[in-house]
Amino acid sequence: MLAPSLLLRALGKAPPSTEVSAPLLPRSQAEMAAPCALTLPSPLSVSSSSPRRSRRSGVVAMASVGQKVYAPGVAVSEGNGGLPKIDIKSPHGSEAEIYLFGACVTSWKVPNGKDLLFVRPDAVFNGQKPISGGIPHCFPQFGPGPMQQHGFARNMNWSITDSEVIEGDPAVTLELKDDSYSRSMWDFSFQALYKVALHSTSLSTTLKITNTDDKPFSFNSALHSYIRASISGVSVKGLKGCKTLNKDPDPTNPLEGKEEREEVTFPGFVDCVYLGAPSELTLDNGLGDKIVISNANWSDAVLWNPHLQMEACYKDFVCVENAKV
Ligand SMILES: O=P(O)(O)OC[C@H]1O[C@@H](O)[C@H](O)[C@@H](O)[C@@H]1O
Repeated sequence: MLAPSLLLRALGKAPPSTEVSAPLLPRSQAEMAAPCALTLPSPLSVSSSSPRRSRRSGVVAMASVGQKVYAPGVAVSEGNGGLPKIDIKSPHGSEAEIYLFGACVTSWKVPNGKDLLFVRPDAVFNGQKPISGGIPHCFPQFGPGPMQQHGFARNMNWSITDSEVIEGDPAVTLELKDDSYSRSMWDFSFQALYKVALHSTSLSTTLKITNTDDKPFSFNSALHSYIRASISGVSVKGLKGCKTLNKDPDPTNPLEGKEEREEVTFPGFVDCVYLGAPSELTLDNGLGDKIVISNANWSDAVLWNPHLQMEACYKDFVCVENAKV
């Protein structure tokens, strides 16, 4: 049994904080669950250089799209490229967007209006290529391998199976099942359930993979989180002592090593897997926020910044990924 989880918490200059957590909880050899939560414990005290967003009053009314009725605070709208997206809004002022294509959380705004996630300017929303930004899934493969890079889950349409209200705040559950497309790459029957819940001060997600096949399978997975940042000011604390697989310079032949630094910075290209990542990392995004990433059950972490390989945007984000590689 595994019990992986992740927690990111962003602290502004004032008392504010934001938390993200993502546990991965395998239930049996054939079933695994992975929760993730973003939490802002004190929305009123979050500081930001951007102007405060006007507060929404009360709970969003019951939304209905086609035959479907969603819980208060949950709505479906047309996003970029005409792709459907779920908008969830907390009556306490935070909000998030999730595209059904890839079950990708592309935006999470804290009550002061600041979006802590980043979508690359070269991201396409055409339902053909994965969305490059937010929190894409890597499943059932992380990185290159026998199937497409980072697996197919980020490249398929998920569906909404549930919406609910938890302690006044909205939550939705998305589902992905095998089809002929996934079977062409990975010949197994599975169900993935991904629950995203927005609380007064948090966004949480839970990923549960169930083997619905009559034969066992193994897989690896990651939440490929793009965090908005100013790269020259970014540092990640907590990885000292971890075994590293450095994919620079040769991603096909990673160099084994050990992280010796208290704070990992990003002066150039970084693409490194950290095995046995600790239960908590602290990310300074260089924009005045400290993001604490607490991890229980995701056993690994990945740091990635493409530097000049993506000259147009590398300064504006860092990927701190929770993974089981
Ligand atoms: O461009 P993609 O497929 O989203 O992948 C981006 C990066 O994702 C990271 O997780 C990998 O460690 C990198 O090797 C990879 O380049």
